[in-house]
Amino acid sequence: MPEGQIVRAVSGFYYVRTPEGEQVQCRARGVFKKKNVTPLVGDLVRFDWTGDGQGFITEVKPRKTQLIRPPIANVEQAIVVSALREPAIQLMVLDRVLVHCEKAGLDVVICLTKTDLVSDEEEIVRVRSIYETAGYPVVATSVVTGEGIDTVRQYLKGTLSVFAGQSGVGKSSLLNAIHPGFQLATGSVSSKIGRGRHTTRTVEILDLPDGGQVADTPGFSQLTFQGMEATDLSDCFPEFRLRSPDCRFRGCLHRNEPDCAVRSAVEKGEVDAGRYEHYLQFLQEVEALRRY
Ligand SMILES: Nc1nc2c(ncn2[C@@H]2O[C@H](COP(=O)(O)OP(=O)(O)OP(=O)(O)O)[C@@H](O)[C@H]2O)c(=O)[nH]1
Ligand SMILES: [Zn+2]
Repeated sequence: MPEGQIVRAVSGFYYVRTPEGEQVQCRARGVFKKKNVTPLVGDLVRFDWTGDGQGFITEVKPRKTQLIRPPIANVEQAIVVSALREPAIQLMVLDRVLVHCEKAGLDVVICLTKTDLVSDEEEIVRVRSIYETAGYPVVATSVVTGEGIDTVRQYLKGTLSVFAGQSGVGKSSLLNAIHPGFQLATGSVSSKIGRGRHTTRTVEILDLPDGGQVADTPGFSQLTFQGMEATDLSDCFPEFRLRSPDCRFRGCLHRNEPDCAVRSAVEKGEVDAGRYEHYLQFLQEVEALRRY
């Protein structure tokens, strides 16, 4: 039975690409509804041909990862995009996106965009150092000067990546710079905020000339901590995860507990105080959600 990857989904149709590069317009059999499985973009599937470039999906292979919003399966890496200017960088928002990527089990690369708008080089160094110290690769980019574009291209090779980040930070512009063939629509921040929605809407998997794939998505819209446990949250900070085995208590939340390795690292300046502050705020949100 033929196999392929769902590269696009539009109103009940799944576009399945075969290893030979053929695209088949498929529907899903009713059996999926009964099993409570909805095929997702990114799924590897088996299908039956019904002729004329059409078919039926009969089986969805087990997923490596699954994101809810955007709905996509088997993403391995998130390129977390944050603009340095327009909109001004907001580290709390960046940390929130990072938590969601960690929770989903994705590898992360942080991309700081619009360096051409920053005159203070020190600022870029400072932000870069916060996140490199936390354990993330960081790339500073500009589609105006071309800085960092090739580095991002290297990270995309051989894997399925998703671009995450707020509206207007330059995700589509970056993708166009990486591969001009994409010709994705971009827009000004003000006009998009005015309309109150994103330019990019459907989820679609795009092939890169160098062998990787990227998912062009409407972005990570829902960033609450619904369904998360307090201990999950601390595991979503890699620099905490690394140190928590040295805390006196199992399941230490790194708040008031004695002999906490994370707090002691914050005091020594080995863990960024800002990240720790954001963690405490997220922890309050997690606990408030669990009270209801
Ligand atoms: N100066 C400068 N402007 C940029 C850069 N990258 C993107 N922009 C501008 O920022 C605005 C938003 O860029 P987009 O690529 O549409 O942002 P996006 O993240 O895809 O936005 P959504 O589709 O809403 O999620 C556009 O006006 C771009 O021209 C950059 O490196 N330098
Ligand atoms: Zn601790």
